[in-house]
Amino acid sequence: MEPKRYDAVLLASFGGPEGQDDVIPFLRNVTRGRGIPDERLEEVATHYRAHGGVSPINEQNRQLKAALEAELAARGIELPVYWGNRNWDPYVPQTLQQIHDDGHRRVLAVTTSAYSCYSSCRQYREDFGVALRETGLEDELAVDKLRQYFDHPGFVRAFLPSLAAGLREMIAAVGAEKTHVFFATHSIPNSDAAAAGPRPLAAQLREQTGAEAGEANGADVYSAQHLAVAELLMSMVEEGSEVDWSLVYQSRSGPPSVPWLEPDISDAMEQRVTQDGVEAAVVVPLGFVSDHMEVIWDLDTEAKETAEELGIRFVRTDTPGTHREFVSGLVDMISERLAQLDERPQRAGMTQMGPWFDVCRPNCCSKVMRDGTIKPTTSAVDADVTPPQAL
Ligand SMILES: CC1=C(CCC(=O)O)c2cc3nc(cc4[nH]c(cc5[nH]c(cc1n2)c(C)c5CCC(=O)O)c(CCC(=O)O)c4C)C(CCC(=O)O)=C3C
Ligand SMILES: [Fe+2]
Repeated sequence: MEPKRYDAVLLASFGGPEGQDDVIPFLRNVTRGRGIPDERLEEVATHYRAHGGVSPINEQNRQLKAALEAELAARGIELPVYWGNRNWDPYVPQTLQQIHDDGHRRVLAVTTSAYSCYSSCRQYREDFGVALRETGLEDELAVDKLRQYFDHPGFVRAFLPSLAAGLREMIAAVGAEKTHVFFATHSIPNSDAAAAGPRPLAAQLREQTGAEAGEANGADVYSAQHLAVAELLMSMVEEGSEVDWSLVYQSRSGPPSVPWLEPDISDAMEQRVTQDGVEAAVVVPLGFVSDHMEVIWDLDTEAKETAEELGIRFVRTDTPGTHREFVSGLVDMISERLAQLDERPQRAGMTQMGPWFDVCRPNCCSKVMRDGTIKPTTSAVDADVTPPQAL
């Protein structure tokens, strides 16, 4: 990747509703063209309704933006930070327009997603590609993306303090043998898991595990990244070696006929309790960057209720949020991208799966839309929106 003198940072996120009237329009934005059944929308709407129609995600992103600005300033890096979402105001296209109007031309995007799959990586690249087409800024604005940072020390370490505290609490209460750590992440369709990341690596994982995506954790890039980070975290906490753990999934949607990654967290909890005599659950929201609706509803409400029904103890540990090490890690990765190639520090990555690619490989997380088209993207070797490098 050529070094660029980036002149703006774009914090790109999912977006969420800010009041009851926003809930349905937001859900329509999220699911446009993707065949999520109406009953599922109604069901998901109740999660937002129960919180006044407000997702906490926007406020969390305002705080992350402020924290990034403060850390950049503290290091003397003069880069303005803008914020744009996929599904709610401020939308990515209007933010890119603003960035351009303000005179900037080279944008480095930081997304609120750590792992590799369509929803968390390529869909952001499409957001940028489509926005550049829509605004007519294709030849004016370069939009690159910070790498997926699942195993960057800043992201990993942000999970540690509350994981250690949760483990200590549960071990004190029921003993290590009866404690289980559930590393929870968003389920995705098996087909998305199969397409995640570079194709050669996906093929290698299928070979190594002798399984197809969805048949076993670790058989696809998405679950393999999560497994690697979960294993690392358990090795980093003192109590880790005494306690059993597993990778589980949440927030499945789409028609039941389409297979998604399993096991679901509630099924997994029930199984551990009935088969292994587990009496305490430490739930780590490993796939998420902040305490948004997927965390406060699917874990703090639903999974907690399951634990109550099963009669076991439950603790949910922290997301990175604006944890100091997380923010500082993001700025480390930004400054790497600003450095000239020969002055670039060693890129940090704590597992065999990383450090991830600064620029996505060919066909990374590929997705053909239902109408047979492929959306324009940026930030990949095969991106079709590639403004001149020599800016
Ligand atoms: C991998 C992944 C992440 C983690 C990485 C990342 O963080 O990016 C994530 C995060 C999030 N998902 C979120 C919300 C939703 N996700 C949905 C639907 C879907 N997610 C998917 C995947 C992911 N999603 C997929 C494959 C679908 C179905 C197809 C589709 O429609 O793309 C739906 C539709 C209704 C439903 O079916 O649940 C909603 C409302 C919010 C906002 C929460 C808030 O408002 O606080 C956040 C941060
Ligand atoms: Fe990707």
